[in-house]
Amino acid sequence: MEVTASSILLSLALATFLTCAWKAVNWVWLRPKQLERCLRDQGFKGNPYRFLYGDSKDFVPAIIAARSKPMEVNDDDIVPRVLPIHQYFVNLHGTNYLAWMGPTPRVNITDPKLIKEIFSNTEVFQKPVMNPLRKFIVTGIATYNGEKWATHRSLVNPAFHLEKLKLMVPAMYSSCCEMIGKWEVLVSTKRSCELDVWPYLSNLTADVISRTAFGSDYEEGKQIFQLQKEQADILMQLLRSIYIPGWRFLPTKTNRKMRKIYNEVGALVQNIINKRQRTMNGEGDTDLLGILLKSNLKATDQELGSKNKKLTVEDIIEECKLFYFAGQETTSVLLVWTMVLLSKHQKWQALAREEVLAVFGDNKPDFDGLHQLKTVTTILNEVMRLYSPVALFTRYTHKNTKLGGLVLPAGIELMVPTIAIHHDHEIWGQDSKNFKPERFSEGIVKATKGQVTFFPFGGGPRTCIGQNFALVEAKIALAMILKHFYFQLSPSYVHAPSSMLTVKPPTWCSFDLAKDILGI
Ligand code: HEM
Repeated sequence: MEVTASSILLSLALATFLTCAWKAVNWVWLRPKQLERCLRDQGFKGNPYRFLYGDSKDFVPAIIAARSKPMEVNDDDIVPRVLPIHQYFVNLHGTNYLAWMGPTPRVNITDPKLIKEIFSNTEVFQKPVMNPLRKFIVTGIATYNGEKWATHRSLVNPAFHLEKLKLMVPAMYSSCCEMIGKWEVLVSTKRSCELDVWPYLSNLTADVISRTAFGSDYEEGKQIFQLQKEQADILMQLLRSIYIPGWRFLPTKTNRKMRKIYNEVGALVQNIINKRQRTMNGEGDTDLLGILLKSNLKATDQELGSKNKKLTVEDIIEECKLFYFAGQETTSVLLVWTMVLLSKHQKWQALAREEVLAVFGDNKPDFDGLHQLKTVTTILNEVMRLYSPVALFTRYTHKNTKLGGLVLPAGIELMVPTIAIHHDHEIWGQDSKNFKPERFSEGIVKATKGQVTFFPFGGGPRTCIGQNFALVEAKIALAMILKHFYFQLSPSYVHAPSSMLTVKPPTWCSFDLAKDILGI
């Protein structure tokens, strides 16, 4: 039989078509059904897998139903509102549930021993693959896995050491002074005023990252931040309006817009870096960018030792952009919820103020004094328990593995509902939903009996790199607010927490601020 070139081409085309068709069928049907059988056999309960969309069509009604229920101001039982999809599945199937994120199965993990294992084994339990639009906003260590993550993390870690943080305190203080100054002006005429504090706190934490990440170039840093916010809004709108199974089919117009902003951000950071490289004299840089540039670009091979690994300029750009993304909103929501809870619990507000005045008097807050703020620390821990800024985290099994007694195939998403565990009455007692900072009076280990039941900053090797940074910043800001003002929720405040990346306050988050207690 004669074999012609066209018959070879035809066979190749047919083979390619059949391979692609097989992969598609496997992705949207065969593999999910196989994973479903495996998970059901191990006790996970959930809806049967539905073609391509899985459970995703149930999400929007579940979110609308949860958020349409009004909340009492004093109600801190916020899990159904901030994790509406989680709550929906718990109500249907119990905590051992299995949900379908398109063709990917997601299982809920709440056992502290399993959570500990997930935290510690970063090689097997990896960060899930990002929505492709997200890579235009942020990459860096929060998104990498494996060897790349380990190398970058070890190179970025030193920038957050305590002795470096100590040098950032004046920048944090300056940003706080600016905000307090604006509040002073607003309060000065009547000695009290009604104020939506959220935009101010949001601006404060953006300002702190701009100053501490970019030092003298912080105005350019702020522009970067604005552009990143634009990108995050586009992404959020897209996620709200449509669900894209497997995120493979993206509107190209959105893609182009994201890429354009991405390039603008890159050019701005590159500009700052060029300026710095011209002026870098090896001394005196106290900002994150300066520290990273000096320790990576200027380090000699001898200084780097046997590992001989450096971050490139591109890497440094990505890490600086990440600091904004990971560190701004998380810290501002911590501050706003602290103000909400201290308004509802005036006794704790008074105790915290008393402590701040005893430690600092008329002086500026300083690094060593912050360590003496025991009551403030217990308050912040209790706020992060009840209003954990990051409500959940997810991981992905990138190969077949064991987790406790479970045998998990590759391709499963694990979800740990941080805030639900922080509210669990079996762990925290019948008063688990009450604000009781005294739970933490003898430290976190005592409060949790050494179990992994309180993890607002995550845990294990991937624990939040900015944890100390955030706590130093939050303590300075809170100390200054308490020193200058008395506050309570204004009558127009409507309690409506919601969650979109972080646990957010209502859009109108108004407080009555006063210069003295009689003014309230
Ligand atoms: C109250 C404030 C903050 C909270 C509650 C918080 C929470 C978290 C959590 C829960 C994680 C782990 C996520 C996971 O395991 O999937 C994380 C990671 C991270 N955070 Fe924070 N964060 C805060 C502030 C900051 C700040 C101020 C920065 C930087 C300036 C920062 C930078 C990062 C980075 C880079 C990671 C990724 C670490 C890695 O994967 O190796 N965070 N944060």
